[in-house]
Amino acid sequence: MELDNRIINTVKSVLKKYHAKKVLVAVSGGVDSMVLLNVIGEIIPKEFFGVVNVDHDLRPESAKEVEFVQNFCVGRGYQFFTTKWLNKPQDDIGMEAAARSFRYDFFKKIMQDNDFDTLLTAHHANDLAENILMKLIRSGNAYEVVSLKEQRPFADGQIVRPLLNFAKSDITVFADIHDIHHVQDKTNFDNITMRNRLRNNIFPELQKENGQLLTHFNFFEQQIMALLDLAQKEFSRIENSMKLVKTPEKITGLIKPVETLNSEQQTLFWGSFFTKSNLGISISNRQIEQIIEIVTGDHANASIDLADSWQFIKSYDQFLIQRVQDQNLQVFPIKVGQTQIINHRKFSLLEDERSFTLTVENTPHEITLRTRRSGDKLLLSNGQHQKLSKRFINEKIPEYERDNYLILLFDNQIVWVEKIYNMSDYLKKGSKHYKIKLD
Ligand SMILES: Nc1ncnc2c1ncn2[C@@H]1O[C@H](COP(=O)(O)OP(=O)(O)OP(=O)(O)O)[C@@H](O)[C@H]1O
Repeated sequence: MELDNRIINTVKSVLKKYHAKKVLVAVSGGVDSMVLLNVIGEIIPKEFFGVVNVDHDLRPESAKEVEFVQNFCVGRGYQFFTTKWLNKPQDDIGMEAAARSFRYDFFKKIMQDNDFDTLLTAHHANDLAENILMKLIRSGNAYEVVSLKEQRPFADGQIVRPLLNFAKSDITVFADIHDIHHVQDKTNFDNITMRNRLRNNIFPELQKENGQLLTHFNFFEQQIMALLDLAQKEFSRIENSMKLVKTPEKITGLIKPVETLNSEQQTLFWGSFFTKSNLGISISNRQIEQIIEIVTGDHANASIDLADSWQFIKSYDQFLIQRVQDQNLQVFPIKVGQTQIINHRKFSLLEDERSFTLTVENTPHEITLRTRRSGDKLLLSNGQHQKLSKRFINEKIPEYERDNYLILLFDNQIVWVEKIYNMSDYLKKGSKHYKIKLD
């Protein structure tokens, strides 16, 4: 009885907390969503809610499951919306994500066409814990880890998940007590997906270590969310100082404001920066990881010893900057009064009285992320340039894929092209500012 009241009262208070007025319950027919539907049926008059279901048509039983949910709703006079997924992708890769995308598009359409302000899903504490562990395994990106929130904006309204604090076992006990009928998704027992492997093999073991595990995952998520919220305040301030320019193919901004953060904080900052959907450019997790590695790794705090690796010499009437790397001598001419960027270090030579000052700046000024443009050139370790289009050909990247390759630039110098080019392979790390006086 105690559990009964807890579940019913929680659903009531969550709906109240988020001012849900006309709700659409997403019901697959499984035990979780059938419990949620039963609770909603108890606490909300039927004019104020509807039921939505998607037949993904991926399993032979799916039509029967829709029928089950439909009969339940019709029997009680609930509004019921359903659709069948017809245009499925040809191969299995990404099927789950495509199914989810279709499902949520349909939910959105039904909400908008029928003025529902709140979509309810029956996600519970085990889903949340599985999600956290999955994201941790897949990307470790803190911004991804917190994807299952009790509430978030959706369509013109919101998604609310009233059962997020209850364990799956609580929900099944509730279903047993109230004799709530539901369908059994047999694929839940297949260990083909990582989610099922975690659910069936890993979590039962983890729970033996500590019975409070699910509460701890929930607590962890709330803390991360609060910390990210706090960080975001600082990050917004930094982004403002970056003077960002965004277009559909390009983002550019100053790097200096980010350097007020220490290196771990910078990693967090760039994670937040590139995870945002309003950047214009779409970036995957894998790409984010690589970009962060470049941005934070390349000009880490290690110092360069200019005298050791770079030399400034006067040869006849020419000034040269040269360095020896991998037993290769690289030589770059430089003119007085000129600034030259070599391997993303900025060299400028000034004459004052009878002496020269060579300034070497290692910290890039401006960062740009964009897609490719004709004429893009890559700097090679021998100081020569190679056309990006040539590199694409050498690497056998098909023509149609090339436009989607992300390119990172420091001060308009390409430093990274995903998968095929990384200038830091040619660089010694450094970020200090050196002034060399030459007589
Ligand atoms: N085919 C469906 N029709 C209607 N609602 C569904 C369907 N599948 C899932 N849902 C809703 O989503 C909730 C979570 O389901 P499930 O855990 O299977 O989805 P997921 O893919 O893991 O998560 P998400 O939907 O957030 O991506 C269910 O409890 C139910 O409320």
